[in-house]
Amino acid sequence: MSTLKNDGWREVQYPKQASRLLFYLLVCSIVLGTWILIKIREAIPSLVINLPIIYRSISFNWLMDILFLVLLGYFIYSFIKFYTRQKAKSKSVIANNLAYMIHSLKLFDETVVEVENDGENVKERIIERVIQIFFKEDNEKVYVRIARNGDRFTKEAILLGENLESALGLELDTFNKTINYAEYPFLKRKDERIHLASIIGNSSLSDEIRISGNISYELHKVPHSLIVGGTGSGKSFFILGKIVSYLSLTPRADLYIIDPKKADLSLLQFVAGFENKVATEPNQICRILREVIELMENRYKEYFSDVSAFGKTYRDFNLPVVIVIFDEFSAFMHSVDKKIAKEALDYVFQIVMKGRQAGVMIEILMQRPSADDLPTNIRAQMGFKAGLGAMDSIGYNMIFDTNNIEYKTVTEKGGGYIQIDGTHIAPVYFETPFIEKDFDFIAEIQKLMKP
Ligand SMILES: Nc1ncnc2c1ncn2[C@@H]1O[C@H](COP(=O)(O)OP(=O)(O)OP(=O)(O)O)[C@@H](O)[C@H]1O
Repeated sequence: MSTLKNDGWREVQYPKQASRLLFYLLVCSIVLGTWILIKIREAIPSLVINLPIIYRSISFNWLMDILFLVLLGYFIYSFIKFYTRQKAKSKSVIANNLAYMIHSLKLFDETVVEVENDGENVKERIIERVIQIFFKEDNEKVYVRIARNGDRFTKEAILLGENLESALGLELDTFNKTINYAEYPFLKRKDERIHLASIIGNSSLSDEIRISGNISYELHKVPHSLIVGGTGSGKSFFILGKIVSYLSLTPRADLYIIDPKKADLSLLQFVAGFENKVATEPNQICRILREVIELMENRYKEYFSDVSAFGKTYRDFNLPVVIVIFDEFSAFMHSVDKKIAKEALDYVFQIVMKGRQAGVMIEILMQRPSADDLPTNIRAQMGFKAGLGAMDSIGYNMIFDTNNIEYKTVTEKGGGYIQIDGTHIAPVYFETPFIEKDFDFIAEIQKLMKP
């Protein structure tokens, strides 16, 4: 844990050590100031002797004494005020709250020893060991790390999420543990669910896709997505919302829809602009994937085939992103014959491996995460992963490839966990953009598809 100290981490001091220097400074200033004031006061009687007779008649000495005492009082008051302000400034609120938590939860070991004081034996408590807590903050989060040194706090370190939340008054973003420490990042601003309606029409030249108040990502950095969720978890609402976001981009995204269960998404085939871009049958599905691969290869040939393209991406040529939305991926894999499944998987693999630079992306949706249906080499390329609805930890762990996280029970429609490469170090709870009951997806998509 010593390296933490070199990386902006501050250790919480318990018991708190008063700032002695500041205190000595206060005492010295008061003594010195009082001495100067007394000297001034002593010099005054000899001055007044020379004053006109009228002033001497109203007991000048008595007035000077009062003035002196007021001045002295004001002087001491100002110094104490200055001292308390400096003391408060030198302590962080976070450190104070964490020290208070250590105190109230008794996260320390103490022993009582007998010591001699003025010839008498008195009992004194000595703190032998204290839980080691470090913290640091940036604009968005406060990070708390609790050392796991093999002592009795090692177990406790991973159970403090709720206590930390209430001690800091902040919402826990995620939780992560390693052999050496437990890390708790807290959001300074509570994440808020956004309304889909609020992001429509906010088109800008960026390719940022907003998911919630605190979460967004840029498509060119995170091209491929995986969304997992059981029936009724909010998967369809999430993807329809994302489609609206993709179509609001400038240039507007070029979407291909694969819906083997012929559910809601397949209805997009009736929207102008989606003709031949929606597939429901296995042979159509392979045709669409083949077409997208061809489009990707053509982009490489046209834009990225000589050195002038070095370091460039599709954005430098103002090309629209091409996104394949593949719903019910595992159901498809199980329902078709092995040859077709292998062919489709091969196309998907090519897209995830080569698509980024050319702006060709894939979004895979499935009911249950399964290592067999979605091979690791494809899953590893999915920079955006979301698991919606109530799911057991085995399910979440399969999506996020980790088993160090404690997941809250998801009860909200459209709630779940998300992890975006470059944004999150571990999955965090989130809620998909809220969609009003009367929101008409088809009408909205028709509007966005108008040339
Ligand atoms: N983002 C959201 N905003 C508002 N309501 C939502 C949202 N997500 C889900 N819901 C509510 O939950 C219901 C189920 O969501 P949805 O149809 O998206 O689930 P699903 O996972 O696609 O299920 P299925 O696979 O059975 O279609 C919706 O009908 C809606 O009432």
